[in-house]
Amino acid sequence: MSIGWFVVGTDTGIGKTHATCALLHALARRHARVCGMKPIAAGGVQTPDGLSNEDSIAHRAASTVRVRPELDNPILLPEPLSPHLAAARAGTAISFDTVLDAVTELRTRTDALVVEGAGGFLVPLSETQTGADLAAALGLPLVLVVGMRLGCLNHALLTAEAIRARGLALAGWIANRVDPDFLCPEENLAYLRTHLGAPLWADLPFSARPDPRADADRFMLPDVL
Ligand SMILES: Nc1ncnc2c1ncn2[C@@H]1O[C@H](COP(=O)(O)OP(=O)(O)OP(=O)(O)O)[C@@H](O)[C@H]1O
Ligand SMILES: C[C@H](N)[C@H](N)CCCCCC(=O)O
Ligand SMILES: [Mg+2]
Repeated sequence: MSIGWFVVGTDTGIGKTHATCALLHALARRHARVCGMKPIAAGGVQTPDGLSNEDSIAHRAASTVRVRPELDNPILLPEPLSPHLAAARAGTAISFDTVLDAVTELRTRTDALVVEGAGGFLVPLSETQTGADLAAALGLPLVLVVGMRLGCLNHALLTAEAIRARGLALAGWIANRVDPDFLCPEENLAYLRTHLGAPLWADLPFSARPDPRADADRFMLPDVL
């Protein structure tokens, strides 16, 4: 059974995928079989193998094991929308059992598994379920990626509160400097270090071409991992 985490973000478009891939490269320095997973993806691109999701393509490039797409991306919805809308427009419903079965099998095939959620923590998956319900069903400790930009303090603290309100564990957080014009970044980072109540796993710099392999150097993972 692998160790594993569920990666959540302060929002969509804040670089969860880059942070997930950098974490995968960092874990690959300690573990042989490391794999990324996007259980629910909304938005696909045509590839020679058919429809694929760009997050999954990035995860596969940062993973040390290759599994079939039904395992590392069991639910792929074509349109880049909130998953509840993408599912409805595809005439389907998101099945937690499908995701849980894939995670269970992946955990037997890997030493470290990193699962990237869609959007932010409370992203709707149906009229009645959200990403928080999926996180609770998976039961994995959470890693919060904070897109460092104005507004992130509120978003990060709200997300941490929502995680803890469900009895889930926030194992660590990753600062991702997505805005090169963000004023007082060090002071904002310092505030979150003091108030988020979880260890900072990495501080990832802004880059016009983010390189997850290079950013693996920036991780300060607990020794137990
Ligand atoms: N450190 C960084 N510096 C500069 N740009 C970055 C950085 N990290 C991510 N980006 C860019 O930010 C954009 C948004 O990232 P992306 O869409 O992958 O976010 P996400 O949180 O994974 O979203 P989703 O909810 O769709 O999974 C991408 O174009 C990505 O290349
Ligand atoms: C399509 C996008 N890239 C993400 N996968 C899904 C983001 C959904 C956000 C929904 C919302 O919170 O308003
Ligand atoms: Mg992503």
